[in-house]
Amino acid sequence: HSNREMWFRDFFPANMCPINAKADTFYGIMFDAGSTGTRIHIYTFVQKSPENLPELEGEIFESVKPGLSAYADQPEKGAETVKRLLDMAIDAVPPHLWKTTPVVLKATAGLRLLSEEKAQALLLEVREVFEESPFLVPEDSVSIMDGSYEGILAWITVNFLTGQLSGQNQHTVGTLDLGGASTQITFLPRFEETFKETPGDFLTSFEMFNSTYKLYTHSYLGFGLKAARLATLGALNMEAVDGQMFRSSCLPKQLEAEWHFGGVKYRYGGNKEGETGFEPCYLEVLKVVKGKLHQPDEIRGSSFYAFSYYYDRAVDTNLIDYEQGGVLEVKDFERKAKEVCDNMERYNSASPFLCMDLTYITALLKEGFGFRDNTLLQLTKKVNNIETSWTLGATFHLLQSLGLTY
Ligand SMILES: Nc1nc2c(ncn2[C@@H]2O[C@H](COP(=O)(O)OP(=O)(O)O)[C@@H](O)[C@H]2O)c(=O)[nH]1
Ligand SMILES: [Ca+2]
Repeated sequence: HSNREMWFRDFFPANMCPINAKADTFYGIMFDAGSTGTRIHIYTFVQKSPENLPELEGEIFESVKPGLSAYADQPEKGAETVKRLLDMAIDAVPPHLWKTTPVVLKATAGLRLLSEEKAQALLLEVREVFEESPFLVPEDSVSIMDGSYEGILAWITVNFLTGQLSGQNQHTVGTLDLGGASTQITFLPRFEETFKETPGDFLTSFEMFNSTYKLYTHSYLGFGLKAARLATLGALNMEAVDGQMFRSSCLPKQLEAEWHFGGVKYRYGGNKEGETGFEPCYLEVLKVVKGKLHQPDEIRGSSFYAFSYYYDRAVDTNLIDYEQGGVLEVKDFERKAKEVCDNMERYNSASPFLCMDLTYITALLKEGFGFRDNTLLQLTKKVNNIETSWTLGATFHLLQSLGLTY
């Protein structure tokens, strides 16, 4: 293999490599246009010498809310939020490297749910912002990412950061991402049975770091945490929601409020007269997930890395520490859901959706994917100070395709 194909091989912990005085730094800028927010990840790499391959040195991260899809009818205003984040990169990247630093934006489920016309208008405005910047704008620099890549690239990120893609003994870990509008599950099947039982479009071969991985991955559109709230309320994909009140047993009895998502306003409230609490809520949420997801047998006994809203809701309910993360069992989410749903007055100061969110997470894991009560979930926000996001995997892929490293 040529050196060029191997550049990524030594991306590993800096302390394992000799310090080289002729350190050469380069950058990659990746935007995540998610359904609930837009984020910039500016990655720094160091090429210590021509013989040594570059190492990931660090990340600068910033985010804004709401996401691009909230600007469905004001694409210029949406692009303005991207511009403000890109201005950070102007400060972070030394001027002499601007024109060799690639900038890419990939949109996920928020834009997938918009009409083609509105989504393209947003992407066009963002593309103009990029063209006006001093950075390298590759072809297809602004696009909606395919859901299967979202899962694969997050899997690459987590397994790279945990050191599973290097060396001989690779014990890769599966990943669970719960976004606002979609959710992904990805793992490397170990059993031949899994390949036989799995629908073809759930299996994707992916080449990275000189290996080919045949991964199980799927992105479920409409099964993100916020989309699931709407589905539970019966408001998902409704044409006209104006003025209509959506009620649920998962919400505080007396609650009546408004909520904006994907540029639409929803009115929602508690079951004033009817039941509330975990039992009726679980039944409501079950209708959203039961029988809707593929359940690979193989995952029942294995542990997974979980991030995004799995992490956020575990933090909100003190199941894990915000900085440290932690290891949970699926049944910990269920226990917490019961505690919150059956004492909604006590948790009123937190989000009114806390009961619904925890119940949904429980149902998604158990009845959706088919995990066991005692399945271990490693909740992680950062590994070695790098965000666990598909954006790092996407940046490796980008640099590789541009041959930017030599
Ligand atoms: N760990 C981590 N979580 C992130 C990052 N960016 C967004 N998230 C989480 O992703 C969730 C929101 O999902 P979002 O990307 O907006 O929706 P999607 O389009 O459906 O994927 C929230 O829980 C965020 O905290 C990141 O860089 N690192
Ligand atoms: Ca996301």
